Amino acid sequence: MGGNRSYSANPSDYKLLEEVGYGASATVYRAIFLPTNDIVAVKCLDLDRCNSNLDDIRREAQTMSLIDHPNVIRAYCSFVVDHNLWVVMPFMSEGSCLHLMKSAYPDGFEEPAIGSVLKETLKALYYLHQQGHIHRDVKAGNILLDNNGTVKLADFGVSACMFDAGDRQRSRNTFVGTPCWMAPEVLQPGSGYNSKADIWSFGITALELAHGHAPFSKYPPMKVLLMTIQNAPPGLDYDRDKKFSKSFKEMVAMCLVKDQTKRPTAEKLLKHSFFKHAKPPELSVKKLFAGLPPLWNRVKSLQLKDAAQLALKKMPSAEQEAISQSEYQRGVSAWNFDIEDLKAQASLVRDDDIHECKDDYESLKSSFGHKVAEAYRGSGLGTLNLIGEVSQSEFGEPMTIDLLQSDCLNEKGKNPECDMVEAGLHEKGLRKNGLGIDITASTSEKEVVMTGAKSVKPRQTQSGPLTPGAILNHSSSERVHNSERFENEISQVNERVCLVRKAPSFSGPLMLPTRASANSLSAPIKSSGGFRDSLDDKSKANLVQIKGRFSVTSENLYLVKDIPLSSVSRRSSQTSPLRKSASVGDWIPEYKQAPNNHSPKDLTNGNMPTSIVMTHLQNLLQQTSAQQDLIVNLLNTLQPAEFVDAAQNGKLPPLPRCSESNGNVKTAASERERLLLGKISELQSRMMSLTDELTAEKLKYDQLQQQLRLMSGGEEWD
Ligand SMILES: Nc1ncnc2c1ncn2[C@@H]1O[C@H](COP(=O)(O)OP(=O)(O)OP(=O)(O)O)[C@@H](O)[C@H]1O
Repeated sequence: MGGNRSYSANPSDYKLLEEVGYGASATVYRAIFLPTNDIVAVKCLDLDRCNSNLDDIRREAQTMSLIDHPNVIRAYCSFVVDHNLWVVMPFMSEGSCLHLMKSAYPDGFEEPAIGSVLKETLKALYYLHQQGHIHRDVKAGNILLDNNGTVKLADFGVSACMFDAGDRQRSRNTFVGTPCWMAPEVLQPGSGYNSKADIWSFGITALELAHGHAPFSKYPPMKVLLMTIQNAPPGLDYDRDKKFSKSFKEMVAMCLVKDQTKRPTAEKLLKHSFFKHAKPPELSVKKLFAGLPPLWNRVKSLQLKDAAQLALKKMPSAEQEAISQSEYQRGVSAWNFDIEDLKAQASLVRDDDIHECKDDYESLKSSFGHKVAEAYRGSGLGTLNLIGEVSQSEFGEPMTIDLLQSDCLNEKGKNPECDMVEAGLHEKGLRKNGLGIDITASTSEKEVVMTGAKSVKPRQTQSGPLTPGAILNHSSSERVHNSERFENEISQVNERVCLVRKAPSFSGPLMLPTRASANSLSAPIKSSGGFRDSLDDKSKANLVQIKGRFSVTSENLYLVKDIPLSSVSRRSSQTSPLRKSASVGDWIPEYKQAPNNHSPKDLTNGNMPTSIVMTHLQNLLQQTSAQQDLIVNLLNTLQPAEFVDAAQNGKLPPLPRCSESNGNVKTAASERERLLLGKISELQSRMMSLTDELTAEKLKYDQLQQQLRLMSGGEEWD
């Protein structure tokens, strides 16, 4: 069934080398075709994990082998080996764009590279649409690059066949989908869709490449679905995305029009000025890989990270949840629709999302019917436990969503835990309804609910070393200048925060690892800036300062009174304002209170005696150096793997945080960040090869020992 005679269908002709990627149902290897020594990629598709009929798969692989376009990955040939379908393809030595962003560009690419990548992808779409195909899975994870800057769209044929069988990416009650990229008409049953759905996904992919993650990616899948249908289309923001050209913004806006009939065809889009001025990929794309280690080493690093994340699953649930919350807020661009994941995600939606969700029941009811809406209500927090699948019988047919089941029935008497939470919410005068309340929350969150979080907004309130900025900037009216009370309250807040999240309280640019999951390679990590993105307007209005993962809003600002940090010492007591962090270990600052009876207003209005101002300034200075010490100590306490992890998340500790208005410094910082990332990757790959060498040497040593033992007639050797 090979489309190219030069590659045989004999598995023994192929030597599989390193793993270079994996997706929902396949692992991809770099391989040698032994008869000619050609390097190829072999995608091993686990047939047990896809319920498609083998004939369908064969037929589709055949179609794939007929595809002939420089920007579409074709299959040279495919054949069955045990329970796997092997698809032999050209090897794309730099992997997918998503991969690349994850390794080295967490905040996305620069416009020239984006223009080139998108133009090549659009040529591929134009070709496929002309041939009567819809790709249906256009995303950065499916755009492959090689070291010449060649761009190819992948994951066409075989995935399409799975689509046809209605079983795309599904195994048992788990399937993986990418709702962030799906066009509104694809998500709405009955509306039908055509190749314009690819244009929508193409627009989303443009945003993904620009920001390092797809829009709405921080939300649970069902929420994404609703937001795609209900909200205004996402786009490049004229303020936030100042660095991008008008023509790029315009092009994205053209793709992301909800009415599919108003979207341009691929052919028309190619004529847009943005693409007319796009640079040849061998100029702009090739630059992206300069200084990076080989693909397989990058993949290995990401896998190490995944393994570490898997280990997290063994952590006590509250800590684990805290960490997945961290990842959740940074955003992921692919969703694992695993039931357990969904539950976890449902339990992690911020309170503010609850506001947004309040009309979701009605919307769901009108869009999908009573059953879906009820399940949504029952699931809490706008996440449905999908046990059905997005199915589709053939190209162009509308997608249907078979639903659903709620694990935590939000009905009185059926689940005591839910009732308890509800009761607590009533008692505290908090909102209560099936949509809004975190009925699947972990114990820690319930505790918060039950203890009453007053003005503390758990998901927006962050801990971390206190910085004086907040002190000097906030309005003084709400504050009581009583240091005792402050200490008391801050420790209460910290207790609450600990109850809510128990999150490691990194204050600097260190990032937490992402959750390990089968497709985490396809889940890019957003920069810490992503959390800022995730703050809604309401909270932004109150926002005074963002401290690490936590923000200080004017509502809780009185708690963060002007208590300077006077020293850093090893963590000593539970009563310290900042508690032990899960990952940070010992080096948590203990804030001591300096004598201070003056309000920040006094400090800033010039009425303050110089000596007092000096004391404050000295305190500030001490605090800054204490924070620097803390960062250095944190770095020293990090395990190499954690360090690599943090680095791969694109956040190197010594980098300064720059204000958004300071574009130049920011660019310089991210440039430096990228360089450092490259260095770290390089060091890491050297470490790996040294480890390999060491293992080989050890093996040799063992063999020599054995030989010596034999020669000396069984004497003992150590
Ligand atoms: N020809 C190739 N050359 C190099 N790397 C590749 C090649 N094909 C795929 N990869 C890598 O393997 C990863 C997984 O491949 P692919 O997307 O085909 O698997 P999948 O199971 O279909 O994934 P998905 O979850 O996106 O459906 C890709 O994201 C890419 O990084």
